[in-house]
Amino acid sequence: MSTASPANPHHIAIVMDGNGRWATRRFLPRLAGHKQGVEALKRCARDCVERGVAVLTVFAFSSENWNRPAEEVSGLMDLLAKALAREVPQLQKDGVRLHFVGEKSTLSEKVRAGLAQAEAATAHNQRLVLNVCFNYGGRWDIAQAASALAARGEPITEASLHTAMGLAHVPDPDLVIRTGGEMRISNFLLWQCAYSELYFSDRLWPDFDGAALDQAIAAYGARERRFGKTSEQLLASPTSSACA
Ligand SMILES: CC(C)=CCC/C(C)=C/CC/C(C)=C/COP(=O)(O)OP(=O)(O)O
Ligand SMILES: C=C(C)CCOP(=O)(O)OP(=O)(O)O
Ligand SMILES: [Mg+2]
Repeated sequence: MSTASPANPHHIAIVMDGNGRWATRRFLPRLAGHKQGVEALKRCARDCVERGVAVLTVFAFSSENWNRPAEEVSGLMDLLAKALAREVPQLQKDGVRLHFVGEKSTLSEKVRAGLAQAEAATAHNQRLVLNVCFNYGGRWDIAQAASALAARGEPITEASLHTAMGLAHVPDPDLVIRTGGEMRISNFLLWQCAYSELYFSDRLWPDFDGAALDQAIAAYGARERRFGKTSEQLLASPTSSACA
């Protein structure tokens, strides 16, 4: 039973896994699952806004996903470029601010231009920050932050690393959800999930709906976040559970 959890997570992060299986089970190409995944992401962003979640971070393409068949990789790049061109007006209406996290230099000029335009167009929106981790790996993020600090001759500390990392503009995720049934992190937010609550859902990402999100949020609300303290300390001072 929870003694110290806020009812609702401020920041939810999601490994959107299971698109390929969703398609394969329907005898469709894997890319059809990714297309359905975009629809699930749009729905999830609206569900987060309705539930008062301030930050949603999603894993859309990992550093390791380059190892997939070339057709799937180019299909995902194309899907991102098309989704950006199509969805920005609705994101504006919904007050969603887009932020891309990942290595941009190895993406095509077309994709990079799409990311930059979408970020600029939504920069003043305030209802939901949507971080899309694309060409992202947790190890890449830690290494690029350390490398940036070293190049500037700055000391490498926990605080300085935090400010040099991809999610420096938001607090760490309270809840990390992985859909698709696998119980692993797959190089997602290695630094930032130090004290996140983890939740694994058997639902494939295209099937992850508002009810499934509510179940994850309810599970989160029942957790006791101790941040290294004891339950007795939290009972004595329930508001002192925040990570110092
Ligand atoms: C382009 C863009 C904005 C993305 C939104 C669409 C989306 C949800 C992308 C995630 C891509 C991905 C590699 C998912 C993992 O499922 P999987 O392919 O590993 O599925 P499987 O584990 O069932 O094979
Ligand atoms: C959701 C994304 C973008 C990456 C993690 O899923 P993967 O399907 O690539 O992870 P593994 O099963 O290979 O660990
Ligand atoms: Mg997968």
